[in-house]
Amino acid sequence: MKIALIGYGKMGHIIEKIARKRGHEIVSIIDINNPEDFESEAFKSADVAIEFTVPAVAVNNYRKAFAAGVPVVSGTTGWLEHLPEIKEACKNGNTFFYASNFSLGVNIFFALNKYLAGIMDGFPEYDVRMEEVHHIHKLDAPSGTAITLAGDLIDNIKRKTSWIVGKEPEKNEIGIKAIREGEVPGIHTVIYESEVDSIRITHDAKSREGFALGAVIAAEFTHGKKGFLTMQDMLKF
Ligand SMILES: NC(=O)C1=CN([C@@H]2O[C@H](COP(=O)(O)OP(=O)(O)OC[C@H]3O[C@@H](n4cnc5c(N)ncnc54)[C@H](OP(=O)(O)O)[C@@H]3O)[C@@H](O)[C@H]2O)C=CC1
Ligand SMILES: O=C(O)C1=N[C@H](C(=O)O)C[C@H](O)C1
Repeated sequence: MKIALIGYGKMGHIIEKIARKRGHEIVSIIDINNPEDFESEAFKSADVAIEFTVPAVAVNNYRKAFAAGVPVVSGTTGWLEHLPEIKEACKNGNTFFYASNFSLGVNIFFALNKYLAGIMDGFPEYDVRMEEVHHIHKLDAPSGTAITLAGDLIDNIKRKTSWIVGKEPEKNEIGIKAIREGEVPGIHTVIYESEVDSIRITHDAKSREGFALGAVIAAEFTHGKKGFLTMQDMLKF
């Protein structure tokens, strides 16, 4: 498969290595220094573009890739207020795959979180809160993964209707603590606490390899498909 990379930072470099190992050809690499490359024949020849940049530029990158007729797989977080526009574009012939986290382990963790939340809905003596820890370079807080986890808690626990980051939560809110330290690839914890005990579930990424492998597998899945795609379309659980 012919792959274009949009964003050649920490994730872009690992994705390049994994994609080549899986036999794919990297036909174009777009980074902050060559933004015009979207119009090049090399970029237009890509079967799929994999986008990992920064929140402020991601949506514009999607628009430019769509204009070039190239499907996009993106893991950039912090742009979700524009999701309705991107979903609309996918009804008009474009293809877009988004995941706040591409790793298999985190997607298993998402399933576990939903299951546990369904049980805890019946036990109001437990309050629920979350913590996420990431490296000091991360621009957005809370993480995209934390937002997905919080959304699934809200969908399954009736006494919780919204989340809040970095502030004392009201009774109906899920408090999220976002910690930035060192070079941590990503740790997410959901904590239930009663007067007598606590229950914690944690996903701890050992490196970025799992995110990058998941993104390349998502690109393979996206090839030849149309519309708006997510991990739920790809994983059969
Ligand atoms: N969904 C998932 O599974 C995962 C998502 N992420 C998310 O992916 C994003 C990228 O992460 P990461 O690779 O670690 O971040 P990096 O900061 O290492 O990489 C981002 C890259 O994008 C480049 N860039 C900035 N502006 C543009 C532009 N206009 N066009 C093209 N490239 C641009 C940056 O260049 P420069 O450095 O010169 O500014 C940099 O090389 C983040 O939003 C992060 O939260 C990360 C890991 C997993
Ligand atoms: O910025 C990161 O590094 C990560 N971002 C994603 C997020 O915001 O959830 C995924 C992963 O946690 C790493």
